[in-house]
Amino acid sequence: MSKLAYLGPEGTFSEEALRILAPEAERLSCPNVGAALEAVRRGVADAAVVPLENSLEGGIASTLDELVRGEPLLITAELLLPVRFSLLARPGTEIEHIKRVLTHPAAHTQCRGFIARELPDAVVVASASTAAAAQEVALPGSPYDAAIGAAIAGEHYGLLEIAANIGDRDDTVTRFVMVGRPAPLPAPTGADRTSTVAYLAEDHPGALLELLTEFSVRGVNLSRIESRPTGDGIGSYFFFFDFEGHVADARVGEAISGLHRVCADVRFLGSYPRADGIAPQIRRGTSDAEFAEAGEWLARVREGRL
Ligand SMILES: O=C(O)C(=O)Cc1ccccc1
Repeated sequence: MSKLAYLGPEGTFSEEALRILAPEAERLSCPNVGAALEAVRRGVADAAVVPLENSLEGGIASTLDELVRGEPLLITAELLLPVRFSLLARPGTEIEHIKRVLTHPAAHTQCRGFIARELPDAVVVASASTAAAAQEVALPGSPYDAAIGAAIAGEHYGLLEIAANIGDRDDTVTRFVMVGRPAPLPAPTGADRTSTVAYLAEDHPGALLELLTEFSVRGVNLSRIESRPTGDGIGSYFFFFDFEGHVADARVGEAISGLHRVCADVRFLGSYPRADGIAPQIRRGTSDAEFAEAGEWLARVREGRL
């Protein structure tokens, strides 16, 4: 049985995602995303399930930063999970008396409207996860009055649900990914996604445009582009790209080898089936057959067989 690391403790959205992606797996709770990925790198876990992106705020910075550093890892699967937030407190707590709220930053940013309306005087403090917040609030004598997290975390730690569905939108979705050590890639399904991080060689006008051109001329559609600081000074960034297709597809392979030529460094993060099963539209001239035919034509030209 495989062992999967996740952002714990029990009752996080990451645990819910893991249970859906790998219902049979043994679970290893970790205090943060970095620790979950390190458990995979060190071989303590076979893979980790971590949040990568949500539909309201974009990339989860801590996950992106951990994926770009350390030994390379591979994304092998993704899951789109609708997330619903609850306000959780010890029995007997009145909403008017909630002054200190503990939650994960991604939950805070998705519940700003509720907090402004219903808890205008409350201070919101960041926790390592939503379930860690619920666990802390449940401790007798905790300095926090309430947590924001999944209803199930409230049940698990003996808190009451003071308010349900407190997210600013009720259609918010978080994209979770399964991350393992380098290994043969999942086979192409026809509806795949590929993730990479690029680091530009040197700063010059149009550098990012050059990089985007590698995708555009091969008809590769991007689904996310995000920059994160490298830490080496103002203006120094990593660029994260998610795009349609599998690295086994000619147009995707050509695009990322193009990136490799124009960038100082490219980290391949994986090709894996899309959770929504949507197949890309292949533009004229960018199918595998057309790439193969063009390659054969070039070989004939090089031999003078006109
Ligand atoms: O803290 C959690 O429960 C997590 O799994 C991270 C997270 C937080 C908020 C929305 C989605 C994921």
